[in-house]
Amino acid sequence: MTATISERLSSTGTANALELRGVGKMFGALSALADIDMTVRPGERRAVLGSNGAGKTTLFNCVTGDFPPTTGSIRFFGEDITAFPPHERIRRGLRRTYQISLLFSGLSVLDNVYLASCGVSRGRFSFRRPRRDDALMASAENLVRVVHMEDAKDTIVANLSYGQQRQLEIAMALSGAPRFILFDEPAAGLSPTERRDLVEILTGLPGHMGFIIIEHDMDVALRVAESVTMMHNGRIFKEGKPAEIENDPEVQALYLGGGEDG
Ligand SMILES: Nc1ncnc2c1ncn2[C@@H]1O[C@H](COP(=O)(O)OP(=O)(O)OP(=O)(O)O)[C@@H](O)[C@H]1O
Repeated sequence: MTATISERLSSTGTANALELRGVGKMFGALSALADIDMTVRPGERRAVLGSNGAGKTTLFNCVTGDFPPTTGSIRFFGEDITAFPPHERIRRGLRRTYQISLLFSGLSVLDNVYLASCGVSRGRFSFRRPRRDDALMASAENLVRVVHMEDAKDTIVANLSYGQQRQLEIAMALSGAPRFILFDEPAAGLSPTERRDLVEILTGLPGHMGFIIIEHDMDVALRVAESVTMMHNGRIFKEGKPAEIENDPEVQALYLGGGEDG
């Protein structure tokens, strides 16, 4: 049997970051996902590509628990989380970003990140005004730097550009030292300069912090990922390293050579 990309990349016997076995999702009679087997190692950076409606966001929703799968099982660092509600998955170090912004538009950049840090730090939330020596505030300041927004840290979110808002979402997803992050089309709507910045931010994340990125921009996806899963019609169509996927004739015919159906 041909080894999967993760088996080929795997070097240790430790628990995988993510293990999906036979995952499927039905919406009424529509099979949005079927028979998904996927293994992602700790620290691995994986791109999930595929045309509109391929099932990419549904896959994320199954992993986060926003929409639990209809069939199959999901393990996160060895633990079966299939039936866990989203907050239990967050507590275990899973984060995601959404295609739609979920920011407090009347608050500053720093306050948004601070509140996100409070939200994932159990028992620490308080309505008191944070002191500057607060550990969570220090962590929020650091995350603002990680996403290259130190110059805008006091800017009210409503006054940020769209690209800056997407960068801020990444900072919020990084709060509470996650073990694994799901990025849902972070480059959508960004300018070429902002895309380059995004690639720098993602490639600069700590090595132990694995992620899956859904991305239509192949240039961004293939630059930040070490492995790629192509999806089509709710199923895995192909897995490989970026160069293998880029040069695969079937992939080219379906997605790169003008044969897109979405
Ligand atoms: N909540 C829902 N209710 C009903 N059908 C849904 C729901 N969410 C997704 N679907 C359907 O499931 C299929 C997969 O959708 P999904 O959003 O996962 O695709 P995608 O690959 O993320 O597409 P895109 O690139 O456009 O975001 C589509 O046919 C979609 O219409």
